[in-house]
Amino acid sequence: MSTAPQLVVHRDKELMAQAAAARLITKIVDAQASRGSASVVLTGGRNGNGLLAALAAAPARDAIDWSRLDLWWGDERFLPEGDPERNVTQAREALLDSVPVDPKRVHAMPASDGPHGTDVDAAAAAYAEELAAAAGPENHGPVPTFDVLMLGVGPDTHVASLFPELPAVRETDRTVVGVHGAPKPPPTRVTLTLPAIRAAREVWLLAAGEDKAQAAAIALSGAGEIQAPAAGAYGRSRTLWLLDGAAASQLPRSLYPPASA
Ligand SMILES: O=C1O[C@H](COP(=O)(O)O)[C@@H](O)[C@H](O)[C@H]1O
Repeated sequence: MSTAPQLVVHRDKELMAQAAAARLITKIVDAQASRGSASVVLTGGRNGNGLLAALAAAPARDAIDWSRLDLWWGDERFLPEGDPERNVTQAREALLDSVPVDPKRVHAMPASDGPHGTDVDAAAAAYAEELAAAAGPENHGPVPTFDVLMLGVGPDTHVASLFPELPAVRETDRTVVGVHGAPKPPPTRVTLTLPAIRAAREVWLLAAGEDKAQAAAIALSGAGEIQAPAAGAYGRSRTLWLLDGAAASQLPRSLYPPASA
């Protein structure tokens, strides 16, 4: 069942990143207190990396028990290990190299020079197996119930590497698929599918900047998920859109009424 999107609009992208980082710290600490460990799905892109950098700079990051945190990725650019364009490389630079994560719990998606070579479909299948192995009986499916799954919203409404109208966004069975011919470079990618995304307790969509305004307005105005993948991303208990004022500037008034004078 889909959860209706809730919106939080911050003044600008810096404040949005700081507030989202504070929110994420609280979620992780709460999950660790109630379930022993936490699992978070990271996103690539400018807004996702901005959040990770804000988290790295937040003194409260030390409230997290980094050894009891599983990190997964929503998508990856299928490039060689260490390539600066890989989402995991950027996450390491923004945060992971400066906190004591357990390397065994950092579940990066395969690289194009990894065990599956350049076979992106085999790489996707391997990541699906890794997710399935981490899912317990309480998860009722082939992926863990992630505590928080974050998605940067692209200017074309893509989330993860689910681009409008491409086969990956139509996938209803597999949890991870290879993407061929993505309109944003690089063309070859690995992505979670909508069914995997919807296994998360909370899905957070991040959109900051003027170039995200139209995408946010389309996705939040009843568009279909094939044409606007962000519209199909929701969590089991909560779907949260975290925006800045620029990204919220084209939202219908019914969703984001202008402040009264
Ligand atoms: O390529 C990607 O882009 C999106 C959005 O990136 P942004 O820079 O426009 O914020 C991101 O969500 C995705 O993870 C990434 O691979």
